[in-house]
Amino acid sequence: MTDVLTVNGLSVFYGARAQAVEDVSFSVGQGRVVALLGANGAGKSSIMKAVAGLIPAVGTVTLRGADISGMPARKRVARGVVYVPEGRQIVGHMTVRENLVLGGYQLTGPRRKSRMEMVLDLFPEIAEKADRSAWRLSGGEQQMLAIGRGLMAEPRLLLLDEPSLGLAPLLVRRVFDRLGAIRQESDLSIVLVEQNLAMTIRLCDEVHFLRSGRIVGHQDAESLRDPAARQAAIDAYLGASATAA
Ligand SMILES: Nc1ncnc2c1ncn2[C@@H]1O[C@H](COP(=O)(O)OP(=O)(O)OP(=O)(O)O)[C@@H](O)[C@H]1O
Repeated sequence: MTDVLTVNGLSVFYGARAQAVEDVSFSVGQGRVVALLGANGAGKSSIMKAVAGLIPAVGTVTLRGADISGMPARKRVARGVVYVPEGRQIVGHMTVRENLVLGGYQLTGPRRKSRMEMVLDLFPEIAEKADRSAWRLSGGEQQMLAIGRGLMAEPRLLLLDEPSLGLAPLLVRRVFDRLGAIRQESDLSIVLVEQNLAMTIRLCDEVHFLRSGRIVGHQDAESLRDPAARQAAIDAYLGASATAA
């Protein structure tokens, strides 16, 4: 299996003494979904930002065998590394369609148009509201727009930071179902950061557990589908803040 992403010995520092990520290594195969799970402050977002080239890091990041460690973020986007940040960060005063155009800014007109059709087909909830200001969308719709904007950039590796954050359980399920459809239809590789273990294992193939900036466990998602195994992983790796539900 071809590895789309290989992260080797990644460390992130905020200032001289604050180390957020320590010697993290993992890989993501073609069409695979790999989750990074951990409590608040475990270092998940820092890893995603470092892979996207948004913050400096020590270690190597390899994309399809090419070392992109020193590459600026915009060049990584051009190679298909697309980060969908935590908290949506859509442009509220622009319409849904305009937000999507922003995501596909590097595409030529016809490609952007067909990509937008694909995204709006995938998320009919926002297609109905394409000419409405983004701030008027519900939280779940805003999350769909944020993911849709990421998909506009024709990602080969999608870095999804807590898509369930702040959403009601029904909406979380809807967003994850859509992500499941995307992965079935395309050969997209995804790194998913989450705290919601139950939803995560519906979608992903492998889970890395993080604590205090380090990977402390790695399991196949299949092995976590059994509720007792899931609870055991939570007890071992995530602690009291997480639930198995
Ligand atoms: N810009 C920053 N400056 C200084 N410290 C930071 C900065 N960003 C993150 N940190 C620290 O780095 C550590 C890891 O943070 P990070 O956001 O990567 O964790 P996380 O697992 O994504 O957390 P959460 O689930 O709460 O988003 C935390 O201790 C955090 O306080």
